[in-house]
Order: sequence, then structure tokens, then C-alpha cells
Amino acid sequence: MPVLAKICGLSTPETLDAAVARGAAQVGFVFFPPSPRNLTFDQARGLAERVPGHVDRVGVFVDPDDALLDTAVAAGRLEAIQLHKTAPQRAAAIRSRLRLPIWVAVAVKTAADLAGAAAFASAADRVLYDAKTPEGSALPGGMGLRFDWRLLQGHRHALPWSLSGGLDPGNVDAAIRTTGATSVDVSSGVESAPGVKDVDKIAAFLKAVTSL
Ligand SMILES: O=C(O)c1ccccc1N[C@@H]1O[C@H](COP(=O)(O)O)[C@@H](O)[C@H]1O
Repeated sequence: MPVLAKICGLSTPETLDAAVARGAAQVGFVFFPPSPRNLTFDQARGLAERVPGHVDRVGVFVDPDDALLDTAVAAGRLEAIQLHKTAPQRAAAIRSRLRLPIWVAVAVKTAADLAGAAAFASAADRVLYDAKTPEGSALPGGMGLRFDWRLLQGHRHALPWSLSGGLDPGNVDAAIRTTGATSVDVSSGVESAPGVKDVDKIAAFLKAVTSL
């Protein structure tokens, strides 16, 4: 089965174009001011118009309010919403109000954390397994941290799922082989510095994924 890749945290036309040209299935736009990848609405508007119809625009949010969601969805012409640190009831409310697919991040450190995904079974469309960031971290994702991929082996998933957290061009092949993921998501693993995407790393990551 082909593996789909989302390149997250894009903020320049050049890196967005590289992700599209090299075969990204989704591009991620971050709307979270503490992140070095946070977009203004004007930036999102400009990037959104470069994305062809076969690539989905995913907005990344941390427990957002309705005003932020509405403005970001319009500016970024978002086709899916990725939620971090958002309760199941709130995710369900966002889903029914926006009528867009909801990706919900589940932070994983131990096997017990995987059970958290079940609470989103009727509230989301996809689970994104991501590494748990340390208590008090500024960001709940996008820190290049990975979890023990073997935890996913044999796990019965409540929803379609994607793998993220610390993936990069050198390890994504092993991550896919270990977990059986058919969808992967990367941010800092294709950067030269926090928030600075690297076109060569994007190309290498997508080559590793699409040549499997
Ligand atoms: O990328 C960010 O800055 C970010 C901010 C807030 C929530 C999530 C964020 N990124 C997501 O984190 C994961 C893993 O990132 P990484 O590859 O380990 O750097 C990814 O899903 C991003 O979408």
C-alpha cells in the first residue's frame, strides 16, 4: 500500500512548492503563536493559493477557539483540522460546526497512552500518534521527539491513523516498517533550524517514503 506523507509547518513559497513537487499528500499550516512555524493569516492566504487540488491543506491548532478556527480556515482554505491538547467533546463540537475532517494528536510515551485514542472514536476522523513532549514544554509537537514505535505493533486502532514525532529522512523507512504506518507526518526532521524548512531534506524525506 502506498504511504502518504504530510509535510507540516511550511511557511515559505519555496518550501511549500518543494513539498508539492516531491509528492506530499498533505501540507500543514501551523496556527499556534508560540511555534516558530506559526503563520499569520496573510501568510496562510498566500501559501494556500499555491497548493494544487490533489494536495490537502491541514491546519494545526492547540485547543483553538472558534474565532481562530474560522479565520484560519478561511485564510488557509483548510481542508482538515489537526488538533493537539483538545478534549474529545471539544473535538466533536469543532467537527460538527466546521464539517471538516478532524485529525487528533494523541501524545505517546507508554503503551497506556495509546488507549487515549479510543475516546476520539466518534469525535475525529484520524488519530496522529505523536511523541509526548516533556511537562512544561512550549510546544505539544514539532520538537523532533520520537516514541518507541514498537508500541504500535499489534495495536487495534479505533480510527485511521498516522505516525509522527521525530521522523526524518534517515529513519522514516524503519518507522514505517516497524509500525505498518500508511501515513506519516514530519516537521522538524526536514528543517535546518527550528521553523526553517530545508528543500533538500523535504525531497529526501519524500523520496524515502514514496520509494517504499
Ligand atoms: O510544528 C509545530 O510547531 C507544532 C506546534 C504545535 C502543535 C504541533 C506542532 N507540530 C506537529 O508535531 C508533530 C511532530 O513534529 P516533529 O516532526 O517531531 O517535529 C507533527 O505532527 C507536527 O504536525
